[in-house]
Amino acid sequence: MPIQTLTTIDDARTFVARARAEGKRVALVPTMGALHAGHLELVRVAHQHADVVIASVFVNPLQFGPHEDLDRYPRMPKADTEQLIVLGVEAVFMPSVEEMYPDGGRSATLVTAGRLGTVLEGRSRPGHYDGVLTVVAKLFSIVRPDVAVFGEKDAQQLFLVRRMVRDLNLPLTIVGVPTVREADGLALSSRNALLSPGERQDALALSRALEAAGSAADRGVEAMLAAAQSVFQSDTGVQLDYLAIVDPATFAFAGESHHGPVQVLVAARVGTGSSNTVRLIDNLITVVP
Ligand SMILES: Nc1ncnc2c1ncn2[C@@H]1O[C@H](COP(=O)(O)OP(=O)(O)OP(=O)(O)O)[C@@H](O)[C@H]1O
Ligand SMILES: CC(C)(CO)[C@@H](O)C(=O)[O-]
Ligand code: BAL
Repeated sequence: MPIQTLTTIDDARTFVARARAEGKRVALVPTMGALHAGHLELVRVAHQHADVVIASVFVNPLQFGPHEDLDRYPRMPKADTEQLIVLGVEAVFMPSVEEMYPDGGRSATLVTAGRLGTVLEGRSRPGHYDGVLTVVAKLFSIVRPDVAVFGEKDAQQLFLVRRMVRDLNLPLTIVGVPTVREADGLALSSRNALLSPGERQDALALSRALEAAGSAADRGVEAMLAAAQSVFQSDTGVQLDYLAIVDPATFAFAGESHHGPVQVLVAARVGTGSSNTVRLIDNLITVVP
């Protein structure tokens, strides 16, 4: 069956209603496009959980702050559709901003992420997670999938989406997919397309910091933070935004004496100047014995 390109909410609802009438399970893979092998892995996993996979491609203005990279964010709908065809995705939902937010690109009603939406990514990007959860809730309401698939690269997002589903009793299952990396460790990210070759090398600081933290796990949380921090001290092309260790079950900061699973989270800006830097995030789950 050829891929269906759905641009209106009505068309998306009609497509899903037909699939359901045929007794099919539906999976949704929400993305902002500029697809890479990380997204393709989400689609592959989605096919393991459902008969019909719908990918959404929508650069959601609500989750970008006023000085963020909304205008610069890579957009390539044609190339995205071609990749989704190769993967056998049944439909792609590519609405316009007006279709999703008819009131001038805004939404008076928001799903708020609460306190966890104001720390780490949320501290650097105020309002970001309210924008993410609001659009994800809208996508869930439009598509009504049985399953939705998200990447572990955006760890705080995955945690907050899971919590929203639990808090609001939404009738679907969230599946997380491990981060897909380049051979040298760099986490795939749509924003990598904005890096110059030199910046691409500098960006390795993030995965190297996580590796350093992982190697220090035997010596505890403080040693992990120090090991990761030292990578940024020797790296001039990268400005560290935050480096933190949380308990992956709660997202609470892990104290000095914490033992068990931990998630190391890092965010940094690559490049020089204030308007052209590229902000990247990455994380690692490991165990402090
Ligand atoms: N390297 C990756 N491995 C696995 N999943 C990923 C990876 N990169 C992104 N994803 C997931 O793809 C989904 C869509 O993300 P998005 O379209 O924002 O891409 P992105 O590469 O994260 O872009 P950005 O540069 O904005 O961070 C999210 O669930 C995200 O976690
Ligand atoms: C989940 C998402 C598609 C919502 O806009 C976005 O935050 C992303 O691409 O991770
Ligand atoms: N991948 C998360 C979407 C964002 O950075 O806005």
